[in-house]
Formats: sequence, structure tokens, C-alpha cells
Amino acid sequence: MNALPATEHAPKEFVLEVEALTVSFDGFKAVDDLSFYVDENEIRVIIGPNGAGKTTVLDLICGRTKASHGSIRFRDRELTRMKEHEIVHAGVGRKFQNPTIYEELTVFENLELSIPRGRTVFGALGFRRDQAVLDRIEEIAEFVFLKDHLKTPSAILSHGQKQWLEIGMLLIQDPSLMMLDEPVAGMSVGERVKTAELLNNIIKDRSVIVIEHDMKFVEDIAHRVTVLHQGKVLSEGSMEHVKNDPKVVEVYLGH
Ligand SMILES: Nc1ncnc2c1ncn2[C@@H]1O[C@H](COP(=O)(O)OP(=O)(O)OP(=O)(O)O)[C@@H](O)[C@H]1O
Repeated sequence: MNALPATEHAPKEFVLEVEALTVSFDGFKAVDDLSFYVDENEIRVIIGPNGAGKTTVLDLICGRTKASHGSIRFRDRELTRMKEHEIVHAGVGRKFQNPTIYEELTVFENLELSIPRGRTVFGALGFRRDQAVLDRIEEIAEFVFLKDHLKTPSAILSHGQKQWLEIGMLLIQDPSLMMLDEPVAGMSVGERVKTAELLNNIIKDRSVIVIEHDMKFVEDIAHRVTVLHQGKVLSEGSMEHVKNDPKVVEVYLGH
């Protein structure tokens, strides 16, 4: 038999397929019949004016808010029917705007705590396992520019370093989809540049959805941009495309 592998002829598969997604809060549709599709290894940026529904979309994907209608397919799973912790286990990681690290613990300890249960140093069976865990923590720390800070109490990290630590805490769980809410808010210019580099490295193994207001940063990182307005897609495509779309200029970029 010289049949080609099934994948050769399979239709294109998205990591995430959001279709006709709607949520109403007391009759107000914060997300209204929304559809969008995220590719493997893509950085998708969601932009839009305040109240457009950006955070609500992430809340729906991670199961924090339940959809009124529509579907969210993540690989072969229907996320709208799953609980928040099941969605995390399925491989969706979410970082909120403010870092939620343990300030009193070191960088090492924060990363160690984030290793999925059953894989901690303490739960390990022997030296080899311990070493694998230590190696993993060092690898992630290096990835998020904190290798020289493993013993540093997290409280004394800069704001940007705290954001990176939290990204590291998500990465150590190896999600296939990472969602980040305004990751560069409050960062220095240098930290923004390094964060763009970090995201470009992250998506070698996964996809990322970012909510962002900083247009320079969006321009640096986005493969595609989805512009939300009143819970719907106003425009979508490359940054070049959306920033020249008169509808986008009118409701968002022109202000
Ligand atoms: N749990 C809730 N109950 C009632 N209304 C809500 C709830 N969550 C969000 N909303 C409303 O839904 C709309 C969309 O809010 P959302 O936070 O998703 O917007 P956003 O695009 O993230 O805005 P911002 O850029 O200001 O963060 C807003 O009008 C908000 O007040």
C-alpha cells in the first residue's frame, strides 16, 4: 500500500473554531453571533473599543462564562459543554491582565507550583524524575528571560518580569492555546520588544490569542487581527487590512 497519510487530504483544521457564539446578560448581547477561526501556530490579536466584548470572548472560551448560543470547538472538543478546569486540562491556558503570581515565593517556587498535579518534585518517584522537573523549570525560566532570577522573591521583580513569570507558569502546563489579556500593559519599551520575541517563540508549539490596545505592539506580533465592535466582528485580516478599513478607523482607530 502506498496510501498517503490521512492528513495529506484532510480539510484544513483550525485549533479553535468559534461559531455563532452569543451571550446575553439580562437581554444585552455582549457577544452577538460571533464567528472566528484560529490556526495552528497563529498569533491572533483581538482589538476593539471598550465594551466591545473582547474579555467576554476569552471568558467564554475558558468556561468562566457560559454561552447562550453557539459553539466553541477546540480541536475535537466542544468547550461550551465543559467546565473551566476541564478546559484547562484540555490545553487552554488563560492569563489575566494583572499578574496572579505568589509574591512571597521565588520565581522557582512559582514555576514549580504551576507544574500540573502529579508531576511536582515532591510527587516524583526518584532522582531522574526530580531532575526532569528541575530541567523543565530552568528551561521555562530561560524561555521567559528569568533564568538568572530563579531564587529571586517574585515581589521584587519588575512589572514586566512578573508578567513573564505568569506566562512561564502557563507555559509549564504546555497548553495548545494560550490566551493573554493585555500582556504588555504597564511594560517598558524594552520589555515590550522582548515580549514580542517571547510570543513569537511561544507559537512555534501552540497558538495564542491576545487582547491588546497598544497598536504598535499589535503591529509587531499579529498574524491576523479580529476587530470586535458591539460583540460582533467589525473587520478581520492582516493589520494592514484592518487599519485601512474605514469602519475600523471610524469606531476605533480614529479616536
Ligand atoms: N457578567 C456580566 N454581566 C453583565 N454585563 C457584562 C458582564 N460581563 C461583561 N458585561 C458587559 O458586556 C460588555 C462587554 O464587556 P467586555 O469586558 O467583554 O468588553 P471589552 O471589549 O473587554 O472592554 P475593555 O476594553 O474595556 O476591557 C460591556 O458592556 C460589559 O459591561
